[in-house]
Amino acid sequence: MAPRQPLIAGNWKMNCNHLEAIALVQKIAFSLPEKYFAKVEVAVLPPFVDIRSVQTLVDGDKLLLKYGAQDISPHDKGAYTGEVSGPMLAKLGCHYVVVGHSERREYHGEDDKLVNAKLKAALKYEITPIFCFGEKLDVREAGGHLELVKQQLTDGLAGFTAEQVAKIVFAYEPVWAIGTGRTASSSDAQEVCAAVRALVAEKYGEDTASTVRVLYGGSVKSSNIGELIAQKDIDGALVGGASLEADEFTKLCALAAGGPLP
Ligand SMILES: O=C[C@H](O)COP(=O)(O)O
Repeated sequence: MAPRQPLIAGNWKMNCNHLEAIALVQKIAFSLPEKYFAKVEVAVLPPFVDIRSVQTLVDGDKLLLKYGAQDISPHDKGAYTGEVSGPMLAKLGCHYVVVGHSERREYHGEDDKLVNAKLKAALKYEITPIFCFGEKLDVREAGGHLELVKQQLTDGLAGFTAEQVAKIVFAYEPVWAIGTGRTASSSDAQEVCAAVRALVAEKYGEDTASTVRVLYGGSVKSSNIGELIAQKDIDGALVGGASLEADEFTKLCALAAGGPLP
């Protein structure tokens, strides 16, 4: 079984217009030497309106950086005002799409059923979903985090085959650690990421479980990536705030690749 290549994905959220996106991608791509891209996969996930500009830059300069979107419609086309479909994202060369981010769940009422439909839409168009899940603070404090994560996974993956699950990137993001500066300890993050892999093994087999990448997200920075990625079941990070500063993000990627810093 080939070792799992770490993935560092920068979720820009609602930041950067298309001109700022070009500048940020250029800074990241040119400050991270090529050799690092062999050790760590690096992706950026800009707002929809930036994707065409990022695609042009990546294709034109043959950058090794991948890119994707932050959301996908469960529908292929039609009267769904404001939505962006899988075929549209595939046409833009999106490699990844975030599905089920806690901000979508919280501010847009997305539930596990919709998350399930969005995961299916992504796979249908060969876009790798980064499937996010995680507990809020009250659940963590009551000790119910593992149970909740298992439920989110079970419902999100309803009806999937092992072959489909093998194509998904999992991202454990405890809501209380997102944008708060309060990172889960590496052992807490490892506990949940190991439980994710165990659940995948139980339902979809050991081969699938040893193939899938499980990321951690929530206040990841260059100062804590080393400890997180050293954990057995953590295969990278979904990075919010720290992905908006080229120097910090580059440093974080280099550390995930095992260094040294460029
Ligand atoms: O998608 C990324 C996560 O929500 C983490 O965001 P953060 O690194 O700003 O805490």
